[in-house]
Amino acid sequence: MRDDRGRQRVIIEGVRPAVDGGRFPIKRTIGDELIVEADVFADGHDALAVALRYRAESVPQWTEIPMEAIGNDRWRAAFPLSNIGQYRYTVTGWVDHFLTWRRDLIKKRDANQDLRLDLLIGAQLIEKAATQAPKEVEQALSRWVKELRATDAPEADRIRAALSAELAGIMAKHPDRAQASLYEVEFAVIVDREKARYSTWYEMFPRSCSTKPGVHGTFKDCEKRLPYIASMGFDVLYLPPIHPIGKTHRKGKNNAPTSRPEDHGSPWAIGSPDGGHTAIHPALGTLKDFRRLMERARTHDIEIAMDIAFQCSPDHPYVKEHREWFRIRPDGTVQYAENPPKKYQDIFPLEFETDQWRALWDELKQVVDYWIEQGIRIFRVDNPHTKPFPFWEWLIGEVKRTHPDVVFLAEAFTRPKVMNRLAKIGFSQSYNYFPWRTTKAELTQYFTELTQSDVREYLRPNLWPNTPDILTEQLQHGGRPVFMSRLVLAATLGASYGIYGPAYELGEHLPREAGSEEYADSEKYEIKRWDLDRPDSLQEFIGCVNRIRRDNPALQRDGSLRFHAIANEQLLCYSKRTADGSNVILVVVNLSPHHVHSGWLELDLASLGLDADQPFQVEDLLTHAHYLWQGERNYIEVNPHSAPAHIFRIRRRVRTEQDFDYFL
Ligand SMILES: O=P(O)(O)O[C@H]1O[C@H](CO)[C@@H](O[C@H]2O[C@H](CO)[C@@H](O)[C@H](O)[C@H]2O)[C@H](O)[C@H]1O
Repeated sequence: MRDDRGRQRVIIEGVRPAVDGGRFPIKRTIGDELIVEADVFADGHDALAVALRYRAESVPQWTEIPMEAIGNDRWRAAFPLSNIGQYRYTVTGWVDHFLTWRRDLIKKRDANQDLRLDLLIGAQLIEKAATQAPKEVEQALSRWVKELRATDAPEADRIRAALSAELAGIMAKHPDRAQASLYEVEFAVIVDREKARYSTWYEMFPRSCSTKPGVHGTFKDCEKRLPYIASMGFDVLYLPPIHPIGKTHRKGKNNAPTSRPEDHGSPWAIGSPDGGHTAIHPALGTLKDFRRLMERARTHDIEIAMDIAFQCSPDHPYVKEHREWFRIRPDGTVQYAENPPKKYQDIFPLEFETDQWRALWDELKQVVDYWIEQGIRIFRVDNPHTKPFPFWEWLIGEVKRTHPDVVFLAEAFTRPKVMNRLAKIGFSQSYNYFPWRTTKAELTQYFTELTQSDVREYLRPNLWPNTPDILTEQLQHGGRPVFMSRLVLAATLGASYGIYGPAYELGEHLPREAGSEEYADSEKYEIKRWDLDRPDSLQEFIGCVNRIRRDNPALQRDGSLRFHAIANEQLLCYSKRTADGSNVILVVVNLSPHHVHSGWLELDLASLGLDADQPFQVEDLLTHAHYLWQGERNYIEVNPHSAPAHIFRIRRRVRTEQDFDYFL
């Protein structure tokens, strides 16, 4: 043990929040307050002072704020996260001899004990502090030393001086911290912009945006689609890769391993003689057109998210120019990509174990930098789990160092630990198992885990009821009620969610074959023409749900999610509320697409901020119906054929001085 450690009596442990003991940063968004807690104690009974230290990454000086004892040797303090970027925090604590002395002096005075010696001990403590304090403080403290030592003055006056709040205040500001303990880990928090936490995504294939049948859509056609997307309340428009598509091993209709000359291929088969990851598919338009689309989207409060798929069609320029970045088999051919059991014969994976890995990393970062230069700030990353973790940790860290506003969504449908690690190393949002969690037990268990365990500190789920790769069995068979209920679940369980449209709002539900989750005649391999004006479109319903999300801040975070009991396996009930309780939302979803279900809710009133004896009003934000409820038990009925869910806003009764009630 180092000499100076032997006299450090304060123990600090259990600092929270932390991920893996501080190995990874936690995540928050701008404007949040970070509440930090720690167990801090020492041997014996001495009084302690504990401080939270924090600083923005770019600022070398620490700011300190006192932590408050909240019982059982646990301490708490909070600091504001006013800028995006990274902050650091840690905890320090020391034995406060003056505070100990003062506390004991009060006890001894109350027990009528002799205090003469204690007053002299106090004077000594103050004297020592004075020698270490600035000149003006030293003078003030010296006056107190004199007063405490004035043995000829009445004892009551000396005690009053010793216990004066002013003296306590000055001593607290100038403590003796020579033996302070400092927690050895500096924790980090990534502060993102709000979009990283609360976002509403719409995925769309630009090549299907033309209104003319069979004609390849362009960015200009996408522009015309923007008002439609905005009418549904989406704020992120995610486009599958927009780069040139290879011809070698191009896939045909329905994932056929061979194509016909008229087939357009999968957009994820990136690269052709027209260029690679920084080029644009000539049929979509030019870079100028793309930049214009981004600008136009912004006028609708929509941001364009770009797909980053680090893989190459056999025709990608890298394949010729950098053979060393691919795994060459003994016969001289390159191994195509797989995500078993899926086979991607039209793409080559990059070989990260190459001796030239550094050059490969730099090149891939340049791709991201290039699109950032063009104005992109949101990336949906394809299959990140098939590339090494150190690569992503480096890439995201480097990007966010200069562009802390960039958001990365990890598209990794894989094992939980792998998905969690990707979130820990920097991905701002993560796809997850929501599409396959369908029963009440599954949804309750999964979302309790995501929002109430340590996972919440680093993984922000983004919920997708469908994607071009995922047409779940439930969507195939449940009809319109399931499309509506899954949308409500995604939009209210998740602060971030997305749909692949127009397939979703138009209720596209036919699989390629029985037992498959692939769409029949999937848009991944061909151009589609969607009839957006169909009367059965969910456009309006989706717009309404997204408006509810926008108007109710409770739905813009995940941490407050609570499930409420109801004795019916087909009814799921949960709530979310803002920290100050001013906005409380209660959702009841009928999970059955076929039957009306009813039951008695057993509300956890405390989690809703309600008293058992006070009536409260619930307003269904989907239908605007109002009900007056009281207590835990309230009857509910949900008809999947009209609306398979209620999204209630809870309003508490407020009584004015004139005894007039209203609901807030
Ligand atoms: O492997 P995942 O299920 O996570 O899917 C993602 O990555 C796939 C590979 O990029 C991508 O697959 C599509 O593109 C491939 C390359 O062109 C093609 O072979 C596949 O048939 C096609 O589905 C998938 O869309 C993406 O979400």
